[in-house]
Amino acid sequence: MELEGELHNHNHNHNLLQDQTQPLLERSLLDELKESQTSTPQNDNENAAEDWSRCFHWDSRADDIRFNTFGLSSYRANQREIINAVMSGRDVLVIMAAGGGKSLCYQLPAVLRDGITLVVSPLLSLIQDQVMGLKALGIPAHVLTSTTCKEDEKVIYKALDRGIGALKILYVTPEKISKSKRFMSKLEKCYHGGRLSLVAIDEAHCCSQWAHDFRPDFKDLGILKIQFPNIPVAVLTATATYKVQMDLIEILHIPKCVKFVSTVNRPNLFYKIHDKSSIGKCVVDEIADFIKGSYPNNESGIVYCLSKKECEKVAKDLHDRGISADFYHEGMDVVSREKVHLRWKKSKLQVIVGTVTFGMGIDKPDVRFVIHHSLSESLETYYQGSGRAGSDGLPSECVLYYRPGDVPRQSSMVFYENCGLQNLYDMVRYCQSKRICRRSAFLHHFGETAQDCNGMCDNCAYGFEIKEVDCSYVTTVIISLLQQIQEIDQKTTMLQLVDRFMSKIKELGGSEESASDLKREEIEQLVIQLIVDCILKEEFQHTAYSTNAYVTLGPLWKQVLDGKRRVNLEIHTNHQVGSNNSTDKGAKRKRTSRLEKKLDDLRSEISSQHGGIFPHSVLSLQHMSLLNTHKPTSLDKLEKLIGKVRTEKYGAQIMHAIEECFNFESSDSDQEFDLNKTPKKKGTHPSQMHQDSGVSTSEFKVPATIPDDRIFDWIDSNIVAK
Ligand SMILES: Nc1ncnc2c1ncn2[C@@H]1O[C@H](COP(=O)(O)OP(=O)(O)OP(=O)(O)O)[C@@H](O)[C@H]1O
Ligand SMILES: [Mg+2]
Repeated sequence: MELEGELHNHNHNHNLLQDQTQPLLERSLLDELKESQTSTPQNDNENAAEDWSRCFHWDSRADDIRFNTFGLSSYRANQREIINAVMSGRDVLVIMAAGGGKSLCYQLPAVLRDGITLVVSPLLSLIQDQVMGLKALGIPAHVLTSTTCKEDEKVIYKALDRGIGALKILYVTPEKISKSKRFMSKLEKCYHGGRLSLVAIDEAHCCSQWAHDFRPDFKDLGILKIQFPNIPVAVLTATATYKVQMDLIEILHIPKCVKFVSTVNRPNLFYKIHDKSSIGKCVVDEIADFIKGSYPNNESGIVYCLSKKECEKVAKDLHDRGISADFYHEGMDVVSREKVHLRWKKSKLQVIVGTVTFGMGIDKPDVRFVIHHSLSESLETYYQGSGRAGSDGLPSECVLYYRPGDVPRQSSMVFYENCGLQNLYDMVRYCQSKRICRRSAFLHHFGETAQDCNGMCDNCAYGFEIKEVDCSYVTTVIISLLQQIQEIDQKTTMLQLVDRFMSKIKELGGSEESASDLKREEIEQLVIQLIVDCILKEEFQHTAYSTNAYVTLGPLWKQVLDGKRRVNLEIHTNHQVGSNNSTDKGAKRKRTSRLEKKLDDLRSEISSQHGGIFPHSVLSLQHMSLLNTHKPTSLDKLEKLIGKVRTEKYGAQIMHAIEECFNFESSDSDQEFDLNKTPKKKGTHPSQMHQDSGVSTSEFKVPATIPDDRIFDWIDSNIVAK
């Protein structure tokens, strides 16, 4: 046993060292790879590192499409460079945080290049979202699946076969590539006719068995580069460790790809771990109170649960507490699932309660909160799920309800997976830590250097005083309890062990050190800490219906018994240090102005008038905030704020809404203003009048001094980038 302990200790240190050097090694390998890629370009600039941010001859056309078609006033980080690499005919591997704007990186080149772009994406619901959004922008996009009607199929095949019709972007699921010979032969015709312009593989991590959403059909997508070697392939995903990235390059046959790895940091997300009650009813009460208190205006959110049954129960319980919530899981038929998804997407349902399968690539930009009802199986899964919040760049919250008792439940589900327990224990460390910045934990996990959290996680924001309690003695009591249990050939679960410990402490009269001072929850926390630190370990046993997790002695127990290793537990003292901002930055609510409310109603109305397109396809929150601040007085001015396509489609209705609202407000404030004339109050910009009147309380108020054509830049650098 001692030798085992020593050996494990050695391995543990070795692993730690490896953990620390791995990101460095990966970074240097990445740099080397980047250099080797850029030194073997397929153009004239042999050996010259390509600068993707320089000027290209398509710049002005690209800018025009970005603004007038997509309604975006500037590019986000890396978007322009990626688009330039794709436009130059290069394969690209894009790793960009959830909500970072990967779609534009292939949708804009798709519009800009002649011919048809093929997009492979894993989920039908996700594809339908994208196609609906593109159609609303006037871009001819289609989806081809087994459920596509004959008429649409004809249109698509005509376009592929003979270049007839206006198809620009065709979405398919991977199964179409691996299973439909007919489709592949049409695609070949399209390629040989010079009409295939780009292949995009979205959510590409599904190709790798090392990633969390592995999909076997994705493995066959390598065929695309083999069959269409001259067509650039854009491979995109939100999370991919170095191992997954290498896997993608190999599986998809893109050894010369240009890699764009953006930071995983999401500065607008507030991360928080919430202590979870051991009573189920209380947990739902707390979640309901949180939603009602922080999001009283029907702001959208997601609650993630571990099982289908739990989703249904939590959705019902939330509903019973007055929250419009419904469940979504893979056990439902496609139609009911889609119904729930659409109601939520159109903000007719506030909360969707789903399993992890809900959310991949879902483009709902205004998700204000993501709650995890239970522990996630890995940091990667948690990052991906919580990343569904705030893709519009506005402050949003990610809250995980944690209790140690949830660990055995998760571990018995993942222990047989490759690195399953290791990944879970990383997640547990994240939840149990009361000091380490949550943001830094993510950045470290994905091999990035630390960045300023700006008080956007509980550990950085609250400044609770933390006491380190020496639990070495308590640990020896736990170890001796386990020895006794093992001697009589019995097994114990984590919760049973804590029960036994509590009675033992009573027996001992609570005299020893501070053992009796620890609350039950703290002892649970300690046992879990001992497990992730290898002093104890989990063992698993299958029964006919489930797998049980038991606690036994781990490789390092003797070191504690011999006094060679101290055990400290971090505990909150309930005392908040100094006057550190105690309010959640993420929970700070923006009051909506009258005009924003009016525009919000208008976009819902327009969305139902136009066959149920999504409200944000009509106007995004940023658009509404801009209109609120700048109150355009003509269609020309409106176009400068929201682009040509939206102005042509909805301009008249938007102007009418502004006029109505402004007349109403100006009568309130005794100021005369006619939209078609200059304001009578000399020298006052309408937005200034608005701000002066104190009506607008937008958190992201754009200063009226910012010229119209710089507004989006201002938002991106002052809101999105912060
Ligand atoms: N340059 C930009 N300026 C402002 N908003 C943008 C920009 N690019 C994209 N967006 C918006 O950001 C949101 C998220 O974009 P998108 O769906 O492409 O993200 P993603 O990276 O694919 O995320 P996911 O990993 O969740 O699929 C969308 O609402 C999109 O309109
Ligand atoms: Mg996406």
